[in-house]
Amino acid sequence: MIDNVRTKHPLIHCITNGVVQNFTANGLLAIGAAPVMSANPKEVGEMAQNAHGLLLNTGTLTDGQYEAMIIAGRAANENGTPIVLDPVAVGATSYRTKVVKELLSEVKPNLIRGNGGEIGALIGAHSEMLGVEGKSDQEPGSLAKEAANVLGTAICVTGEVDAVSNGKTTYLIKNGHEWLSNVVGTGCLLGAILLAYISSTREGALQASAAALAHYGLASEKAYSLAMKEGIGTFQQRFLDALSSLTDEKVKHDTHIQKV
Ligand SMILES: Nc1ncnc2c1ncn2[C@@H]1O[C@H](COP(=O)(O)OP(=O)(O)OP(=O)(O)O)[C@@H](O)[C@H]1O
Ligand SMILES: Cc1ncsc1CCO
Repeated sequence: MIDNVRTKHPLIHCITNGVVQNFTANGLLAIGAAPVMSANPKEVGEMAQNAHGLLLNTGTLTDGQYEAMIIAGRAANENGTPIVLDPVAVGATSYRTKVVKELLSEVKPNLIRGNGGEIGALIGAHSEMLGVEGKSDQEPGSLAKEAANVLGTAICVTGEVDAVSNGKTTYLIKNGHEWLSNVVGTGCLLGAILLAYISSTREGALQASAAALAHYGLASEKAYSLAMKEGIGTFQQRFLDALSSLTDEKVKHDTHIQKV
């Protein structure tokens, strides 16, 4: 599936937060996708129509961005263009919770990605959110499965173990390194990379996401092995290098994916 992304070079239209724009664009380029950042309501409909995937990330949501998300989201849904929603910090304020629920009543995403706190907050399960950081006591596989059934779309829950579920089948991906938590926006970039995979394969959101999570987790393990003596600045650079250099064969051989 990595090869599909590199061959298709999908255009990923990102309406995302101001903190992670550069990292997201570079990470998409590293895996072979083409980023475009555009959040002006006057052009997003047209941009989304030309794109292979639309990312909606609520990290620093403004009223203008929200309007843009509705316009672009409707255009993408009409065209059958895949959408990933990253409801950053949903549950941290009542405004975010209200607005993300409203967004979900207007736009249908193919996948929602969040940490345990965010996905828990979306379905009203017990979870904790402090700013953009969140956690849930629920095991990620069961949370992803429950949320997929409640929300009627595939769900990816990230953390020490990542899970992706369509409500019936769930994959647990046990690759990754805790240093990812020390680099801002690794969850946000992951949302964009999940989308690049989904828009480059016919296998569907579940399989594509499992492959993307394996690629991402293994890239972080490789980066850590090369950067552990230096620190997280070097780790971030090695991570981008590893995203671009990993092969399908290496991912298939080294990944720890479990189907439950
Ligand atoms: N303790 C950990 N061990 C291994 N990998 C981790 C750990 N915590 C997070 N990750 C990985 O970090 C990446 C980002 O997931 P995380 O759940 O931290 O997202 P997030 O909280 O939404 O991040 P952000 O808001 O910074 O974008 C995922 O690839 C996840 O697997
Ligand atoms: C730190 C931060 N604040 C709003 S969005 C964002 C990026 C990581 O989620």
